[in-house]
Amino acid sequence: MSSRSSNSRIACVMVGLPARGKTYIAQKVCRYLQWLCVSTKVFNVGNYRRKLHGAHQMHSFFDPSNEAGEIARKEAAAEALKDMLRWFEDENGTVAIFDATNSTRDRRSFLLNHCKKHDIQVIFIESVCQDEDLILQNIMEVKLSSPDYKDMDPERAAEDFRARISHYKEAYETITESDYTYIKLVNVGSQVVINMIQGYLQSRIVYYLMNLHILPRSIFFSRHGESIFNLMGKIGGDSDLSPRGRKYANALPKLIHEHLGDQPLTVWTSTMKRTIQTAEQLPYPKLQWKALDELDAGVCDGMTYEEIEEKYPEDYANRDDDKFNYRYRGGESYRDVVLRLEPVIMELERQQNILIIGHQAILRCIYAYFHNNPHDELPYIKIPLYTIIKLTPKAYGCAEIKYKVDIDAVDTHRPKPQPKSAKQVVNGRSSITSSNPLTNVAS
Ligand SMILES: O=P(O)(O)OC[C@H]1O[C@@](CO)(OP(=O)(O)O)[C@@H](O)[C@@H]1O
Repeated sequence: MSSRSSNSRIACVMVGLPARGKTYIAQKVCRYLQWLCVSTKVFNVGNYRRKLHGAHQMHSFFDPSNEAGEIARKEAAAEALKDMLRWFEDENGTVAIFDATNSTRDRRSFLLNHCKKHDIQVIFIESVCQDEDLILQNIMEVKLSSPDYKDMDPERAAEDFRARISHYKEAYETITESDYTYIKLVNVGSQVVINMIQGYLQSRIVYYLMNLHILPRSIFFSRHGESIFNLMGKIGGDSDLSPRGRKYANALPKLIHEHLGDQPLTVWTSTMKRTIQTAEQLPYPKLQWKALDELDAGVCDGMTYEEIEEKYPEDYANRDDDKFNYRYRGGESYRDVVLRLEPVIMELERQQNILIIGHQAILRCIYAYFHNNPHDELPYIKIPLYTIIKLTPKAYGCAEIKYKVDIDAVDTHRPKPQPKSAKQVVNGRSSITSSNPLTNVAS
């Protein structure tokens, strides 16, 4: 048994009949925790079953009276468990999500005992859904495109999948094990039962799950209009909009209405003048969030990138080396910003249509949460001025549409510098292409 504190490792074991949104929940929790820099991985037993026993298993394979099927399914679960335990040990994992039906007491106790031996806490996450329309929608949207039913007539596939659910129902035992840690979500969170939750990370996971909903909605992002500081190539500060920035603020209400119609919307801004002025004319309820203020550049606030390079060359190079983790002297890193945005994400999950008028670094962090961008790419995501990004959460991932407004603006995106070997050699001397955003004017 490992000597480390058991507080630090958690296995979230999904529970529920097929088509109850378990994989959706597993993926969301994984994305949320990874975004928060918690090392997290999903182990999907279905994938192990397909690898070990082939993809096209018909419903009889899942019949609890089919002994061979039962053994094969347990084998797949054991294989996934083995990999999960290995991942905790070898890759120093923190949260694993074990995605399978785990619908019998027997299977749950098997998993719990193995995890206990390895000093891993277990939290069972059960999804119960009695809404037949929702189940049908899940079957049609997700299950029929699974590799299990590839190239099969959709009607036959749906019929087979319903027969599979019936088999699971025969053996299904909802969680009532009073000494287990669990959360039971009934009809996508309309009722939540929690039992024996302990520790900070478990509470975060539970709170996150309690806030999820699947009502249709969109999240709109826009950077503020061009600011005076943007125009001067200076970072940070709290300057007003430039005349072109004001033009964008004037154009915004019509543009939003064109793409949203008469649906309700709430507008969130930071507490900085450039976002408040951009939202000024929008006829919707507004909320200012301190947490949405731009990344704090500390002693570099109000400087151009060239001035920073000259005054703090070491810092400048360190930021280029690892932009996600680099913290400005007296200021913040992207990692710090992600952590301060956590309540914003939690609230976004609870809400319906929201428009965020934000800053470059802030919108990169929020965008990366929805699109699961890795941390080293996050600080380089392109969030241009005068572009509305509309994200619509789907069963898996997010659909995205961009609306560009045709107003001139400076381009404040500073691309990832090329590695030293890519330096150009001019007349025997080395030179690097200018990274001054002002030399890069977008039309
Ligand atoms: O992390 P980098 O790429 O420097 O981008 C963040 C910078 O973006 C800027 C513009 O250059 O944001 P903002 O649009 O709010 O003015 C700076 O104020 C901020 O420091």
